[in-house]
Amino acid sequence: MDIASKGDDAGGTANSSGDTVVSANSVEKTYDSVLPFTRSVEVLDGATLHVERGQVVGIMGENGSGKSTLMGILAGVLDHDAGEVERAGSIGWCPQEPRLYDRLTVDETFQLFGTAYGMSDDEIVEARAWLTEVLDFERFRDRQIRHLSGGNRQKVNLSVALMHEPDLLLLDEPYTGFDWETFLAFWDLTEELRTRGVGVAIISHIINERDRFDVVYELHEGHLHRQEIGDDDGLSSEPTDDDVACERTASFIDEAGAGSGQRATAGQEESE
Ligand SMILES: Nc1ncnc2c1ncn2[C@@H]1O[C@H](COP(=O)(O)OP(=O)(O)OP(=O)(O)O)[C@@H](O)[C@H]1O
Repeated sequence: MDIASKGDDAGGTANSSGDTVVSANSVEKTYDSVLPFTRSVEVLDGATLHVERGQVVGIMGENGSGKSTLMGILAGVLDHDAGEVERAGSIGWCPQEPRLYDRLTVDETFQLFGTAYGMSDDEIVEARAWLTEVLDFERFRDRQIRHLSGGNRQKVNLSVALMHEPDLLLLDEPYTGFDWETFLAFWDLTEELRTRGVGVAIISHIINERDRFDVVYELHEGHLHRQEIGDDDGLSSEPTDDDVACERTASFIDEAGAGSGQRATAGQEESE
C-alpha cells in the first residue's frame, strides 16, 4: 500500500476500508501571496472525499472553486497544508493541460509512459492497441504530438494516464475538445474501467452527466458536499432525448469554451 499523508491537525477520520483507493480527510490548502500587496487564496477548508474501487465519482463546482487544486493534492503532485490524504495502489492522473512531449510520436509517447510504469513491451503494445481503437486515433500513431489537434492530443493525454490500469484514475476535465462520438466512447471506457475495479474521479462541468456517477461531490467555499446518486433519485440511467440533446450541446459548449491554446485546426493536424 502506498500511503502519503501530511498535516497534524486532521479533523476527520481516514476511511480504512480495504476497497478505498483514495481518502482525503479535512484537507486544507491556501496559496500564499508571493507578491507584495497581493492576497493569499484560501482554496480548501476541510475538504473530505473517498473513492472506492469500481466507483465513478464526479467532482463539480464553479470556476475557481478549487477542483484542480484538490485533484493535484489527491494525485500527490501538490502539497496541502493540513488534513490527511491516503492512497492505496497505483495512480493515473490526467491533468487539465496535457503534459506531453511535443516532438515524440504517439507510439513513442506510449512507449515512454509504459516504460516509466514498468510495463513490458507486450503490455505496452496491448494497451496501445486497446486505447487507440476505443478512442479512435489509431491512424495518428506515427504523428508527433505537436502535429495533433487539441482533441487528439487529449486522447493521448487520457490514454497515458490509464494505460497501466491504475487502481485510482484522476481525470481533470478529460473530454475537453472531444467530438460527440469520442465523448460517448469515453463513457464506455469509463464503464469498462469501473467493471475492472478501477476507482475513477472525474472533474466535470456538465450538469447532465450527474447520473453517470455513483457519487458527486460539489466543491463550494472550500468544502465538499457529497451527493449519492441512487436509483431512487428520479434520474434514469438511460438518457432521455432531452438529456442527449443537452449533453451534446454542453459538450460542444465545453469544447468551444476550452480556449484555443491547445487546439490546432484540422489543416494543422494534417501537416507534418
Ligand atoms: N499556483 C497558484 N498560485 C496562486 N493561486 C492559485 C494557484 N493555482 C490556483 N490558484 C487559485 O486557486 C483557486 C482555485 O483554482 P483551481 O484551478 O483549483 O480551480 P478550479 O475549480 O479547478 O477552476 P476551473 O473550473 O476554472 O478549472 C483560484 O482562485 C485560482 O486562481
